[in-house]
Amino acid sequence: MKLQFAMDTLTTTQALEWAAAAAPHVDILELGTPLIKSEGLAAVTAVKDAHPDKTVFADLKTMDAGALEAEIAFKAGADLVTVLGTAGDSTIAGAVQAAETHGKGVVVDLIGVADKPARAREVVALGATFVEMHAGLDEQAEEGYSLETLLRAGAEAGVPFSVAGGVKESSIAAVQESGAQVAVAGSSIYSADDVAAAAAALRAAVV
Ligand SMILES: O=C(CO)[C@H](O)[C@H](O)COP(=O)(O)O
Repeated sequence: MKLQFAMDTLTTTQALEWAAAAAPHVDILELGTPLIKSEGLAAVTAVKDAHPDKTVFADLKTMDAGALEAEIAFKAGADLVTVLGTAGDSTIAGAVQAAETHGKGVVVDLIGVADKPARAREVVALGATFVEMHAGLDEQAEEGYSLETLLRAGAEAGVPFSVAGGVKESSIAAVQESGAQVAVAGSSIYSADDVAAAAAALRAAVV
């Protein structure tokens, strides 16, 4: 299982610092949506230039203009971009078309989708590389939130998936057992006193 580090910060400087610390232990470096909104796609270029050997994931959360938004992110250095599963099929297909042109990939984020397994199968049929079983930061803060629901949805979907929603050292083994291809961890790494050690601990918890 691959490990993805979601860098939810507002500055490229902070992202580059975190990326340098975590890179030896992770496979995918994600630029969180707030970072891209704050700094623009120049942040994607900066991270890719610093880590050309890593998969760089631009969490665009595109809802419209799929081809255009994917295109500009790929040109900036992204290897994977996200489109929302709640977007129309033509938006997802447009992003997939841009990915094929550039030899890159599209991840469909199922945040806010009620029937995640069904939508997962639809978007993979449209050409998504994998789907993200995702509970966002707001949903995680709601009473009764449980990662288990995401893991069940992933296992039920029967297509390649990642899991994001407060993944941490105590839960990452369950993510792997669910059959996920990628575990996404943000705050459990960047909120740690020692970012490198937190990333290494997550890596050590999975194979
Ligand atoms: O995309 C996101 C929020 O929309 C986060 O990057 C994702 O949820 C991972 O972060 P965390 O591990 O802190 O939940």
